[in-house]
Amino acid sequence: MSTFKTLDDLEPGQLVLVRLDLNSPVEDGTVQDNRRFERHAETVRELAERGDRVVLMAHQGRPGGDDFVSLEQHADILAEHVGRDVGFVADTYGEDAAEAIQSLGEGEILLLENTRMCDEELPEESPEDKADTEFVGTLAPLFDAYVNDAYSAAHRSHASLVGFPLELPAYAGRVMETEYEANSSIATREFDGQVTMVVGGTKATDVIDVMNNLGEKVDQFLLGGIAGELFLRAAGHDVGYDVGEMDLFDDQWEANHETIESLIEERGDQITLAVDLAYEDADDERAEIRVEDIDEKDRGYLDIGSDTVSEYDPVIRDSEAVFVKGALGLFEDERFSKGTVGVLKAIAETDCFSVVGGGDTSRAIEMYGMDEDDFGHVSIAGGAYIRALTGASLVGVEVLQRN
Ligand SMILES: Nc1ncnc2c1ncn2[C@@H]1O[C@H](COP(=O)(O)OP(=O)(O)OP(=O)(O)O)[C@@H](O)[C@H]1O
Ligand SMILES: O=C(O)[C@H](O)COP(=O)(O)O
Repeated sequence: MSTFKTLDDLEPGQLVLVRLDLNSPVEDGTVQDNRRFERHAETVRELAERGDRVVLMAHQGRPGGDDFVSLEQHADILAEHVGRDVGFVADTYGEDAAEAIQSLGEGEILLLENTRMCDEELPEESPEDKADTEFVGTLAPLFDAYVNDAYSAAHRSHASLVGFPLELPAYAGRVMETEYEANSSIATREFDGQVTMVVGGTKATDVIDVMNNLGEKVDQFLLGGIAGELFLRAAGHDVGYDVGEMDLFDDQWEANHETIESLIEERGDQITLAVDLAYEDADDERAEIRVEDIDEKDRGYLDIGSDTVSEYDPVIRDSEAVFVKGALGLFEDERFSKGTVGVLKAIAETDCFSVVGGGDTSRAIEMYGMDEDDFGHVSIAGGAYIRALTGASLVGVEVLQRN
C-alpha cells in the first residue's frame, strides 16, 4: 500500500541521513525513556547491521520550553535500545558535524544535535523553501540517501523532514512504514465485520473531525472523556459544564455545540454515549452515578462508569476492527482508569484488528501492565495520528511519495 520507497529499496553500504522522532518528556532536565526509542532502534539497528554509516537527526521540545534540551542524553538511551554505540556531536550542520560524519566507519551510528537548535529548521515553509536552506544545502551533499522514520512529526513542514527528501534519494524507515499503513488503514482498508471507534480525550474538535471524516467507515463510535461529556450535554444531560477550577467544557461548548447537536441528529444510530459516570466523592473515593439520575450541574466527572464499560465491552468483542483515539477518563489516577483500561483490556483479549493512538492513551497500556503485542498497532504519534484519522495531509509523507 505504501506509495513511497522503503529500506527494501535502498542498497546497503551507504552513508545515510535518518530523521527520527525522539521528542520525549523531560523531567528536571532528565530525558525520559519511552517507546519512541524502542521503535526507532529497529530501523537504526537494521541499517547499521547491513553496513550503512548511519547519521541521525531528531528534535526535542521547542525554543523557550523547559524540554528544549540537547540530544546528548538521547544518544545514550538510544544506544541501549539499539545494542550498539551511538556517537553524539553537539552540532547540527557545521564543521564539527561534517568532520564526525566523514570519520564514520561501516555500521557506525552518529546522532547530530537537536535540529530545532538550527534557526532554519522550524519556520513552517514549503518543502521547496526548506530544501533551499543553508542547513539542507550544506548537509545533503555529504550523503548518499535520506530516510524519514519520523511519522509522528510528519505533519510539520520543517527542514529536516521535508527539505532533504527533495535533495536526496528518499526512503521511509520501518517506523514510518508501519505507522503510515496502520493509521491510514481505517480509511483505506475494507473490513467485512463491524468497525468500532473508541473516542475520548479532551478535545471535542478531534472527535467531531474524526466522525465527519470516518462516519461512512465506522459502524459504532463509543464515546467517553471530556468530549463524551459534551455529547451527553448536547443530548440534554446536566454534565459537561465547567465547575470549580475546571476549564475544559464551556469554551468548547460555545464553539462546537451546534456541530455536536447535528452529529447526534444525523449519526445518532452510530453514536453510543455513556450510561453512567464516575466522580470523586467526599471521602476521595470513586463513586458512580447513572446519567439519567444526574440533575445538578455541580460536579466534575472523571471517568465513564462500570455499566458503560459493560455496555462497550460486547461491542468491542463483536468487532472486526477497533480504533482508539483519546482516553475515556483521567486514567493517570488509578481510581479513574476503569473506563480506559476496561476498553483496552477488551481489545487485547479479542483477536480483532486494532489500532491505539494518541500519545496519552497509548501510555495507559504500559501504565497498567498490558502487553503491546495484544494490540494490532500502538501508535507513537499524537498530532500526526489525529491528522491521519481526520483525513488531513501529512506533508512529510507527501514529500516521500514524490520520490
Ligand atoms: N473526564 C475527564 N476528566 C479529566 N481528564 C480527562 C477526562 N477524560 C480524559 N481525560 C484526560 O484526557 C487525556 C487524553 O486526552 P487527549 O485528547 O490528549 O488524548 P490523546 O489522544 O491520548 O493524547 P494526545 O492528543 O496528547 O496525543 C488523558 O491524559 C486523560 O487524563
Ligand atoms: O512529539 C510530537 O508529537 C512530535 O514530535 C511533534 O512535536 P511538536 O508538536 O513539538 O512539533
